[in-house]
Amino acid sequence: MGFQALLMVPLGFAALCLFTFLRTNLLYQIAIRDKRNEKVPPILPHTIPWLGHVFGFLTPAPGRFFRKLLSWYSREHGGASMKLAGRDVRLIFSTTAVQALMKAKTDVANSDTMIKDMICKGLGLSGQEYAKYVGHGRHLEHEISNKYLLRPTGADVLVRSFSRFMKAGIMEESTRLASGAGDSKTGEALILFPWLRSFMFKASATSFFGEHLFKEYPGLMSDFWEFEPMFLDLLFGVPKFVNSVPHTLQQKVHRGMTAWVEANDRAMGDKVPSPDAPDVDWEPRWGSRLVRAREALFKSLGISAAGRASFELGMMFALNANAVPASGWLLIHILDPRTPDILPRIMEEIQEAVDRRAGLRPAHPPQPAAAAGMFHEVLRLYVDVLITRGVYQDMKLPTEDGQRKLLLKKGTVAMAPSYVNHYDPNGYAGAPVDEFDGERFLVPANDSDEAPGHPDDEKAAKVSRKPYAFSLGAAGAKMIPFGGGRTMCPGRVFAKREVFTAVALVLLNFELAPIAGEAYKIPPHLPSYSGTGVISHGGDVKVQVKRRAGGAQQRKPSVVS
Ligand code: HEM
Repeated sequence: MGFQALLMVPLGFAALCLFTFLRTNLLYQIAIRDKRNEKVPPILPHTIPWLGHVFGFLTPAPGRFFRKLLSWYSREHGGASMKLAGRDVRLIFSTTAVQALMKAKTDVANSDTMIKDMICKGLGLSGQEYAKYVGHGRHLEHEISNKYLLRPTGADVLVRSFSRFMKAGIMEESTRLASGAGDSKTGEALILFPWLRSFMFKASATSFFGEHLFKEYPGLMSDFWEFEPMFLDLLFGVPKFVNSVPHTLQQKVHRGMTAWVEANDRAMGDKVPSPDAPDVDWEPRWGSRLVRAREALFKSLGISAAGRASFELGMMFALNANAVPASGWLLIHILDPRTPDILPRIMEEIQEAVDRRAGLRPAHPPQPAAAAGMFHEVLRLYVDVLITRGVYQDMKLPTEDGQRKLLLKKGTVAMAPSYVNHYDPNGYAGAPVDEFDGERFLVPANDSDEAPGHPDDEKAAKVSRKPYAFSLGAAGAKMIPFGGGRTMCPGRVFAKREVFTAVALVLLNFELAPIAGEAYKIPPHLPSYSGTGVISHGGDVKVQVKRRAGGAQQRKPSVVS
């Protein structure tokens, strides 16, 4: 009898799954045949009640869920609905609908719940502390980000500081290489990404948070990169009994960041220096104007040291988890021996930037086309974000055909996966969309793209003769690496300049070349859940690194910024 009762459990579950499968397939067929112009995106069939598509969606392989889905489900529907652990999630594919979603008014759809999950589940902020911040505090934080990070004046100051600390790191590395590491002719064989990361992370973190961060928390860099790939486990609520590592690492990094906040408070008598102090773009304790303004805000909201550590850890993620791997991918593709004309083009643009700073060229040139094209191709291919909005009022999203609209009901979650638009096979010129094409966003230059060079300046005239210019063209609307609308990434201006500065400084100071006799393979994606941001390298490239004769260590400071 006991055995029979026990048998009933799996049998009952199997019957429930069969029922769910049949029911959701039937509803799906009805939804697909529904010819109304305004309708909820069809609910995709699934088998497991409540959990729905959780297992498929939580596959640690970027893009795989959407690739599989779009192998049988037409993107012409504009979107689809899925069940994710009891939540009704509307996936938005149509480019027009994605743009409309991101532009929706805050009271109709916003990202507050996603931000709450990130800070609380991902970064350890308590619900009570979040309550002090949500609403007014969040609005003020946006104002601070706009002023000290997004606006050109704010971004300029941050890029200058970053450049200064990056150069210091490069100097150290140059000295190390000069002191006999590797063969003086060929240089040292190094694994590219961890090598770049070691000084880029330190430079960006010091420029934002001040130099005491690494004094109070010396293990930050290694702990951060161990924790970073586990962040989504916490965000998606993977329980401790399934995998305790992300939870342990979160506590460790959070403890270290809290120790830094407390040490700064003690040293500064609980005061934060003014973010607007003239001539103090950076100071050793709280670093940048941006972080000083944020700290003053969080203190004024009565947020504890532990709470402030969670917020700053969030900024640390925003700062490093995307821009550092993006710089790595960019370098990897610049050095790819299968496209030998790319490196000289990029070097030429870097030299132009150096000359401009030295006053040898016009101050306002067109943007460096080859570098911009490569950077946007890196964003297209390697950014995997889920632009997520909670829907608080019923809304209708227009689609391309001008007739059909996607209905989103209050209480649902809308998600625009960048993968679907970034990998649209009909969306881009150039090589197939799953390949890297550094020239995808280069178009023939026309007269209006020409640099306003001084007629006597031969080098400036050379710029204007370039046969190509950078343009996203019609694909611009499909490119959503930074999200959109009111909460569009406020770090986007800084990020691009940070990546350009890092790559330029590395190439100016070191000669990097593939290892002779070894295959140069572009690494695969690091296995990770959808929504990881810039996908990390799931492998690496080994390169020969040598000091470049006449690098920045022999130049005046601020060569490139
Ligand atoms: C390649 C680099 C980067 C990518 C791909 C990226 C992408 C994104 C995306 C997709 C969002 C969400 C936007 C939305 O919901 O519409 C976001 C938000 C954010 N990003 Fe970035 N980001 C990058 C670099 C940075 C950097 C360097 C910083 C800071 C220095 C930064 C700071 C932020 C902040 C503070 C937010 C949250 C805005 C809010 O409060 O809602 N990001 N980023």
